[in-house]
Amino acid sequence: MKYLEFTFHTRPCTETANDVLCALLGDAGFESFVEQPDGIAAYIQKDLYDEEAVRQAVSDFPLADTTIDFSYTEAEDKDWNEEWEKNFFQPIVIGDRCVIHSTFHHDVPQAQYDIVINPQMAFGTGHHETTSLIIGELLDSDLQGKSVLDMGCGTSILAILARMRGAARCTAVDIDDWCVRNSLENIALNHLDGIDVYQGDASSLADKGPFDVVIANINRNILLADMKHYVARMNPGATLLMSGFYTDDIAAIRAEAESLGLTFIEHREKNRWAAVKFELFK
Ligand SMILES: C[S@@+](CC[C@H](N)C(=O)[O-])C[C@H]1O[C@@H](n2cnc3c(N)ncnc32)[C@H](O)[C@@H]1O
Repeated sequence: MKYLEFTFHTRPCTETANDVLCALLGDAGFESFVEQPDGIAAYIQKDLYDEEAVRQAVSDFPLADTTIDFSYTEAEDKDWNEEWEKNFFQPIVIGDRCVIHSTFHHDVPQAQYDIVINPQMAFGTGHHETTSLIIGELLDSDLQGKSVLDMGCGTSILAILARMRGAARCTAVDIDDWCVRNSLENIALNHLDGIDVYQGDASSLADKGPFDVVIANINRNILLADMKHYVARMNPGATLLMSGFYTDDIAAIRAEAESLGLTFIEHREKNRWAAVKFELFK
């Protein structure tokens, strides 16, 4: 498989600028990102490279004061599975009880919940703070017999863990058809049944649920716009777990949740990323 290796220079080179750029490049088909002192290196399969999509991501960059330039070379042929393993995706243990690794890892630590993810281009290996914060919440929650919605499921890592933790049924939804395909692959890799996967956004939820637990790790603006649709599909007493935003955004997320009748339970944070938990009291 031929890959292109891109170097993006962000000025000023801030963590936020690089995070936003990675998200945009992920949408444009890039698979792996490596932080550099003055930006990021990113990789894309040669066949998937769409020059217009990359130029668009750079010219429409949402942070007004940031400028970006890029260059690329054809990456030398190598065993990319081995390369990902060495450089990008190492097995990760979260909360002492959950290990996430891929099929190409040989040396995997033991843990109570062993999740196999072949991430390809979908988000969700447990390495991002938002995923690991929600995993921590799920490890501390009683999911036995519960119906769970994983909105913005990516790889479906969260639905997979919820099902392993005793959820009776999980529904995983993502707007991106690539994530739907990748979710089905990951669910099969973990030999699980009871997880239904759909492509769609909040407007597709009307005929799904109701749910005892709703998880949504997406981003601030989508959560603020779509939270009412999640709440409409929650059972009395249900829990809503959300992430994908910074601690600075907790107040806005909380105000919207409380206006919809939810009660704030707690928040967790890691490197300025936040996760929040609300309940819909009976
Ligand atoms: C930050 S990733 C989270 C992936 C995974 N749940 C995790 O925690 O690692 C957000 C996911 O939400 C999906 N997404 C973006 N907008 C969405 C929307 N309006 N409705 C549903 N999914 C959406 C993206 O395709 C992406 O897979």
